Amino acid sequence: MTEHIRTAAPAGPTSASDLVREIYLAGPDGREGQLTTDLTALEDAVRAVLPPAVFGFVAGGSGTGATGRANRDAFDQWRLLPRALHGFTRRDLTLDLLGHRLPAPVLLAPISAQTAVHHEGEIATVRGAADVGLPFVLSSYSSHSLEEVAAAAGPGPRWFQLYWPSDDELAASLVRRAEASGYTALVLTVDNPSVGYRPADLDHGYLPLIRGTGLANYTSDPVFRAALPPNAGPEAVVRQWAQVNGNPSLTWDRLNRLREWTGLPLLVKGVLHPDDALLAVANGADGVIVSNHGGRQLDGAAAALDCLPAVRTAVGNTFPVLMDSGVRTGTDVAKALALGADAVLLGRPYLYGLALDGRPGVRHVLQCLLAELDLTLTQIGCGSVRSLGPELLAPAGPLGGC
Ligand SMILES: Cc1cc2nc3c(=O)[nH]c(=O)nc-3n(C[C@H](O)[C@H](O)[C@H](O)COP(=O)(O)O)c2cc1C
Ligand SMILES: O=C(O)C(=O)c1ccccc1
Repeated sequence: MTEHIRTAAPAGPTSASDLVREIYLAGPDGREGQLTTDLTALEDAVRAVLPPAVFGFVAGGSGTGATGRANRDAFDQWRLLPRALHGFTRRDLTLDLLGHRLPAPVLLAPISAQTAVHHEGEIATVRGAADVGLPFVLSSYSSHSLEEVAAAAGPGPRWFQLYWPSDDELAASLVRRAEASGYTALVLTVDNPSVGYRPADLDHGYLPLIRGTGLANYTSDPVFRAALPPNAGPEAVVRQWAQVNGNPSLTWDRLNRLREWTGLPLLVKGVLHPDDALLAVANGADGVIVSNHGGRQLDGAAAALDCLPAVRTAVGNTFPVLMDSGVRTGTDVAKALALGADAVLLGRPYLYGLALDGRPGVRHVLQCLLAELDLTLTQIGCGSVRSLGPELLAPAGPLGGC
């Protein structure tokens, strides 16, 4: 299934200053045909190349789109307060997270059905992530099986995201396969008891999974296959998946079942309320991901960035807290870290890089993000991502003591 995939040698700069220098040295001709370095402009570029239904699925949100807009507004409402003449000549972007050292506090968020936007799908994504050394979180709903993605990743770090199916035997099988394939953490998504009300998808009558895209972990699973009728065709597969998909009866106390199935660290994704963060801690989670699913689930839900400080306060300083939803730039990463996140997950921007240019597109997006994060630390006067704090932020508007 993966033999058509190009294995382009990882190319390009290794640091922010390299990236910027290479671009200026290459001059305008060297930029011809290259993706923009403005990561907020990628969505428009993607709109021009994807079929409207696919674009609606990836870029769209739930309901009126209020939560998607709130995610961006929340970042814009904070201003950075730089300090001058700080003397830092080097910046340290590294982070130790759950026993692994990351080159920067950024992961690639789980995104389903990636062959809908590029024929290489998650294979290209995991390779683009590995080029930069950042962990890819593979969705349960991937277009290539978790074993194929692991093989393509090589030593690149990878986590597995679980949508807990209604059949525990299937859930256990997925989790055990992930552990056996070298995924080093498990992310349980809890903000999707059912798929959100998404007008774009409803108007197009389009969901990739219903078309059979994104079910590779199921069609390759022995438990799932055993439950299929003999000689089941694609329609029977989708029907069977629809039966086990979604699990609104899940409760916090069930997290201990996961502990019976795997020794992997467990993060709970999709927490907004500080009391849910506390329940995650109380039920043995190793981390939480503050997220509203990029505004795709509950329309009108609070912006993830707005929820972050209260979650951090609730769980204390040392418990791993990650966030996603609305991160678009290096300065966004700095703001999230200053407000209490240990790391962020990037969602749509890398998917847009994938849609536009496969593995090099993913790599480009990640390099641009890290370049701007690195430059942000220099400009703000901070020697390490670990020392970003609220003293470097101010709400928009006039400041009393500035
Ligand atoms: C097309 C698409 C598919 C997604 N699929 C999943 C998924 O399978 N599992 C999951 O936990 N989150 C999924 N998400 C949510 C992302 O993991 C992440 O929370 C969100 O994209 C972050 O917001 P951002 O896109 O604004 O960066 C998906 C998001 C998009 C855009
Ligand atoms: O699109 C998503 O965000 C996602 O996670 C999902 C969940 C269920 C069905 C299809 C997609």
